[in-house]
Amino acid sequence: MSENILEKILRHKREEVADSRKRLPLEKLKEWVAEVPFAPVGFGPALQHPGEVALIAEVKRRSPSRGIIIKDFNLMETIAAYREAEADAVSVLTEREFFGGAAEYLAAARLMTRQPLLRKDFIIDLYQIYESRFLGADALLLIAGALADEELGEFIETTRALGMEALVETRTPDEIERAIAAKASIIGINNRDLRSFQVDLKTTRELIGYINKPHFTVVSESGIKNRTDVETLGSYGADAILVGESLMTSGDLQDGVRRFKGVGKAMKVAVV
Ligand SMILES: O=C(O)c1ccccc1NCC(=O)[C@H](O)[C@H](O)COP(=O)(O)O
Repeated sequence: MSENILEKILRHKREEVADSRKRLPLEKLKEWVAEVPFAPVGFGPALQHPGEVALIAEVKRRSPSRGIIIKDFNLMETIAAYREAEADAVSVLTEREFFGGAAEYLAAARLMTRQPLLRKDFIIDLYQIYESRFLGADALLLIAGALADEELGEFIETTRALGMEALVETRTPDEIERAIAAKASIIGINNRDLRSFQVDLKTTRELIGYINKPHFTVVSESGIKNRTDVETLGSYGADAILVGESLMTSGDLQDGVRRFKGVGKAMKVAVV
């Protein structure tokens, strides 16, 4: 059977991390991390507005599903716009090969804003968690489907030990169960099927019932196009949304952010 896109990305990532470990061994990286002079800012609290859906605005140049998203990409303008329009948090894609991102984008964003920063990459090794802290991340993405149970638990623990928070991305009830067992507190529901690239916001509606809402923060991810979508997701009880492509192609980033903000959310309780 041929490799799906996630498997392809993960294979590439393993090679990349092996390379990084050779260039800068983990022990050395840990020494550098110990010298970082600032503490992470709260990503989780930024996503919890009473009665309102919070926005994580993503810096995204390219993607496997869309190819090039924005031709005249300007990192500084993008970060400045997300800052001025007061996105609740900013997600920076650092994956280079498939998304056209860069670790340097995150480091630059750290210099430009005090908003909570999410490192969006494919984390498969503890090394990348230390690297994320060194680059200035406040939070990082962990994809439940890409990690074994022990890894998920260990990675969440290490992320917290370094003062950051983990957004644990899920696609199925089983992955939600695994995320909860691994002590995740922020759970992402990805509306995009990474095999077919089909997007369906009903994924959030279906899966949110498996999460005992008052105890977790739920982020609906991918395929969110407009304010009506945010209203729909808010009515399902999502605490926050993660938006990349629709913002990057909006033509006016600040206006784009404002259009996704200020939408009410339902206070959902557990169904399962
Ligand atoms: O976006 C993709 O094509 C993609 C393909 C394979 C793995 C991950 C992918 N996206 C990562 C993301 O999680 C999205 O960038 C994020 O949820 C924002 O999605 P969107 O608003 O649809 O750009």
